[in-house]
Amino acid sequence: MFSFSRYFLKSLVIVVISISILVAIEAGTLKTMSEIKWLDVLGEGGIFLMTLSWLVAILVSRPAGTVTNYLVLGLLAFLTSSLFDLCDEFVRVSSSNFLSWFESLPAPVGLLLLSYGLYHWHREQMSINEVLRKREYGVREYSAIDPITGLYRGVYMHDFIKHQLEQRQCDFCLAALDLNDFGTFNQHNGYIDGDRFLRNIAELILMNSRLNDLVCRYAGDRFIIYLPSISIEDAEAQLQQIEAAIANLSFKSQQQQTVKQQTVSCVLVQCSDSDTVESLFFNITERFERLKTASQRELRIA
Ligand SMILES: Nc1nc2c(ncn2[C@@H]2O[C@H](COP(=O)(O)OP(=O)(O)OP(=O)(O)O)[C@@H](O)[C@H]2O)c(=O)[nH]1
Repeated sequence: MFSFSRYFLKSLVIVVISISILVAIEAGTLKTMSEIKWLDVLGEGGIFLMTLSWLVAILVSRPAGTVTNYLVLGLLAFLTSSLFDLCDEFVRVSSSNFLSWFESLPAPVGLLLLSYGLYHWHREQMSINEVLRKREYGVREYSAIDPITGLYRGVYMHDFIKHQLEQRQCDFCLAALDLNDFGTFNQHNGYIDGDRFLRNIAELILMNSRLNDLVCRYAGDRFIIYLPSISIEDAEAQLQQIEAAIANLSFKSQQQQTVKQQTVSCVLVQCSDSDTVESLFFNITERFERLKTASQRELRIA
């Protein structure tokens, strides 16, 4: 269907109403006051005014397009019938007069157009809902991102793993990295450089991760990598590559001084059928605690 502009539709409404009134007056003779049935005027006038208010509401609130066209044309046709019906109360016309056609015919045609317009309005609303739903999903996803590193937040990783376990998908390892003495790093270099350093670490981890790995900043200076469909040996090899990349990072402070190399503690956990998300993260935390007192390499792997 043609997409009429809203200006065209507004003009059409004014023209149709004006012509209808003129035609109704010209085609008959005015009734005397005693002949007018005011109760009918009230009822038919009410229908006319309500239809007109719907028409105005559509014209004011809806953008131009197919749905608006059908709604406006449908309401306008119905309005024409109700207008002639109303004029009937003030103008005497013979029953054979062509005006009686104008009173009866446009209403059903208008209701048909209106129904078709409402059907398309429903479809349009479904598409809008779909777009909004996707956008809302995007916003929600955005809230799952840590603004400093651009990685997922820990809570997202937590929910993600929980979902995986609910689906009985436990073929994965979790690799966790915790920067050593990052508090001292902050004290020496300041928090701004601390943030930049965290960003560098995040980039290094991402560069050494596979496409389907999921990396998150779990807490202040702790990162966790979800490694799906991987053997513990391959996961260990990947973790060593990340560790080596961090050890070789030549970080420059804002004063362009190279900062002393930063070391990192690493822990690797393989998921088993009996694991829960809580047990996995508890395992990681406990292992880090033990690493603080014993730097045995075998503690890395569980
Ligand atoms: N720059 C910066 N520092 C942060 C941020 N979040 C946490 N930290 C710092 O990270 C440090 C984490 O402290 P700890 O968990 O004790 O870790 P640590 O100082 O590395 O000590 P160990 O883990 O025992 O080696 C604290 O000094 C926090 O202030 C952040 O967003 N930016």
